[in-house]
Amino acid sequence: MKYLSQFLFVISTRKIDLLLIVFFFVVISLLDAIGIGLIGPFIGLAVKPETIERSAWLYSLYGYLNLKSINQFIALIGLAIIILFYFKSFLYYRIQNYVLKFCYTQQVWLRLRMLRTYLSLPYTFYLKTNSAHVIQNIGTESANFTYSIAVPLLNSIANAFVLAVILLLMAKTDLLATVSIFGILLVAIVPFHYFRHRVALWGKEGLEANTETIRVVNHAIGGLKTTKLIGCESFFENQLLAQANKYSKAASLFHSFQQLPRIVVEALLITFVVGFVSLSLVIAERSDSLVSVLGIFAIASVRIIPSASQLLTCMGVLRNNKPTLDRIYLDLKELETPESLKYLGMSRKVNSSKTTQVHPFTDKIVIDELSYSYPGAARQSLKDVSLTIRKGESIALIGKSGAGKTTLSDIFLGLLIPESGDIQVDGESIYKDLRSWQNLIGYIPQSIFLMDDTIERNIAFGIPDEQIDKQKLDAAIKKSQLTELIEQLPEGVHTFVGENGVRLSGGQRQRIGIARALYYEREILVLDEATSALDNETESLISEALRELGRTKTMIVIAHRLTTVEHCDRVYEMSNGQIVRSGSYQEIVIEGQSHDD
Ligand SMILES: Nc1ncnc2c1ncn2[C@@H]1O[C@H](COP(=O)(O)OP(=O)(O)OP(=O)(O)O)[C@@H](O)[C@H]1O
Repeated sequence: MKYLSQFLFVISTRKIDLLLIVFFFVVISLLDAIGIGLIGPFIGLAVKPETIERSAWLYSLYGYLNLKSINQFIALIGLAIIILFYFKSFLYYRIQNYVLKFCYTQQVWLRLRMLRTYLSLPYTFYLKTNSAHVIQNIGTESANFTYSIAVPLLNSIANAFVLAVILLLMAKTDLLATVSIFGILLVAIVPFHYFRHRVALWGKEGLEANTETIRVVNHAIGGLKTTKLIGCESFFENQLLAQANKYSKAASLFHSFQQLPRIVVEALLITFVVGFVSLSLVIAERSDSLVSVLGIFAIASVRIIPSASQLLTCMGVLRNNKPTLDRIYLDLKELETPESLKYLGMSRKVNSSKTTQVHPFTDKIVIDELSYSYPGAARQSLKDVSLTIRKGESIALIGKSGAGKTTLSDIFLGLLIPESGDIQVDGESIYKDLRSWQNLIGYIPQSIFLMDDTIERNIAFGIPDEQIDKQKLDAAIKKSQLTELIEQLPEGVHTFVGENGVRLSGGQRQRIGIARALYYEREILVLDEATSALDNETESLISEALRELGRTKTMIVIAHRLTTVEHCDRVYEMSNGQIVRSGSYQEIVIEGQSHDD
């Protein structure tokens, strides 16, 4: 029941549609039965044509058709069976198609719903969650949900229904035999019930091993240069081997287990039939009543064995994939916000209206006594930080590593929410409408994230091709000193940069980051200056780009090289999460250095 309620929560459809799908599954099972069921009687009829007289309606149909011989009539029945069979096959295919389409559409919505949810989460979620978890959930677990949960669950419901109907019909003919078959099915369930925890454990182990595998691959390939240089390939290979072995053990145990239902049900039925016949002969010495009982078992083997073993197999699959359902359910239940649920309107395209509102900014930004501690951290990373930035000013944050510069900028960007204190823009708190505050800011991180796509798409990040404004693009390229580079490339702005920009130098990547911030024409720019050393020419190109920007934009520069902050109006020096000094470049950097000397 809990399984079903979790399933209904995850699936994005009306309950009535689900009932329809279950109904279709029932039709499929019945059509299956018809397909097999028709051949036996037809062959019986062909071998013993005289049996036709036993069926009143067949015999009168024969008379009505006025055919030359009974064989002709049987051939005609054969033709009808062929037509019926083709019709059944067609219907079977169409229904299967519909059902699978339904299930795979669920996968589409689930993927979108999960991505929405993960994207809407606060940045702190990603400080404690490995991206392998998210990648796996959206990539493979949503697919798993379709073919290892949705399809088997609906299939089980339908098969349970079909079984119940067949057993009820059989009960009318022979109650004792039906009760016996029912008993056999119950006995068959016992081992599966007994092993249920182990089956779930195999599923959990498999799931965890897959997450770990993605993590290992991320580490090995993500740090490829380091991996190759240090020569620690075998370290990652061994890690992967351990996880792959864990998965293969769990999967092979489960897949062997999956074969059991058919074997167990078959073995029990055979034991019962042979035992029943033998005992009847030995004890009761009668064989007359055996015929009807055996007839019942013939039906049982044709229809009940497939249904029962399918039901048991599906139940095993469902149990094995319970960890997948738990994981998806818990993430959606805990993390989903009203915001991320908005998609349920189910339009084909996701609208991007939320990015249009912009906070007005005409005067100043006041950072007022901000304090922050990371979740689980023993000490504060920021303590009562206050500063004011006027529109059009450029300020620099300097200080030793770990001083709190990135933390302050992450709060400024609205990625981290402070414990206490506030940021006000023109007298109004940014927390009243964080999104529209963020729409004011362009961010140029230390390590620019580049998609494995063209330069153009990387600059106009997140904008569909047809909506890219070429004029803005050209202006951004020019201001970020990228014109020369792009002119040299045979495919110009349409050149692919490679995964994370491997085909570009560090300085070129940084300038693409600047161009991206410029393309969006944001009022305020936050620049986390690259720590890696750039050659003099690149550095001067970037400094030039920044100086150019400083003339028109409000800028916050997190500086690792003091030369780049020369053009800033004020410099703030941070230490241990506090601002310890502030003043002009001259006062803080030049005079500060001479004091140090
Ligand atoms: N996710 C985190 N969890 C716990 N503590 C953190 C986390 N991120 C940073 N810190 C701690 O917060 C303090 C400030 O770090 P921050 O990254 O803001 O420094 P920084 O001045 O930007 O350093 P750098 O110049 O090296 O980037 C440090 O003591 C750091 O250890």
